[in-house]
Amino acid sequence: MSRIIATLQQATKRYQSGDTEIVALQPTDLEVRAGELMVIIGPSGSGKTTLLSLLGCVIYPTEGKVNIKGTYTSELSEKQLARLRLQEIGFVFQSINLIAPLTSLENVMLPLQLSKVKPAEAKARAEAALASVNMTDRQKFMPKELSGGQQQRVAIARALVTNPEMVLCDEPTASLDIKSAEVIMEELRELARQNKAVAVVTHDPRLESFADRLIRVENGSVVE
Ligand SMILES: Nc1ncnc2c1ncn2[C@@H]1O[C@H](COP(=O)(O)OP(=O)(O)OP(=O)(O)O)[C@@H](O)[C@H]1O
Repeated sequence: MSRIIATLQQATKRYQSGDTEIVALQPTDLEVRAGELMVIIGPSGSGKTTLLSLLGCVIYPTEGKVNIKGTYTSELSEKQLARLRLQEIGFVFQSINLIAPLTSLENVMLPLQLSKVKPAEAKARAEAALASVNMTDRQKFMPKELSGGQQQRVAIARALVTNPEMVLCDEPTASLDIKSAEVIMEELRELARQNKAVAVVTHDPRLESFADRLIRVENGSVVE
């Protein structure tokens, strides 16, 4: 069996909105393993992003635990958590878009600069990450000069450049035609083949066929 990268143990997420309590995620047990492309599907509002955000330590569970590589996140300080997110987890989230006034290369270099990697090394690693998603010829382009699919490939390169163990993607193929979506999914599958844990949230049932493991979320409950 491959290595476990992340575990949810009875992880629950509830929100209070005025008098109403919303259970975004019912108590959930889940293991995310290296070498696996996990596709998470389900209707709008079912709790997919909540599940992914818990795995990415972007939000905290109301109850239950999140464990990343053997460490319970509840035992880490804010600073240690920030480092964990930066170094162990790559994010391709719709809400975390490319930075408009920076070129593709500069966008991909950013996580390394935040990690205090020396500029020459950061540049070399960012170039290699862009090459791995076939974007070498667009290094100097600004985000607005790229197609939607190309922007997502730069976002994937940025998620990969720190060599994280886990890559989390929220609707990485939204707004792409099926051909471009398939290219992105092939790239994510290739990442899993390189022994990374990859989790992808999508509405799109056409992408189910790429999954090594398919998770359905309905009404805040995970149905495997
Ligand atoms: N910050 C918040 N405050 C209150 N409720 C929230 C918050 N975030 C999410 N929710 C609620 O939790 C539920 C699950 O939301 P979530 O974003 O996880 O769904 P989703 O399956 O990703 O939906 P979509 O496919 O539309 O993005 C929804 O009912 C949503 O309204």
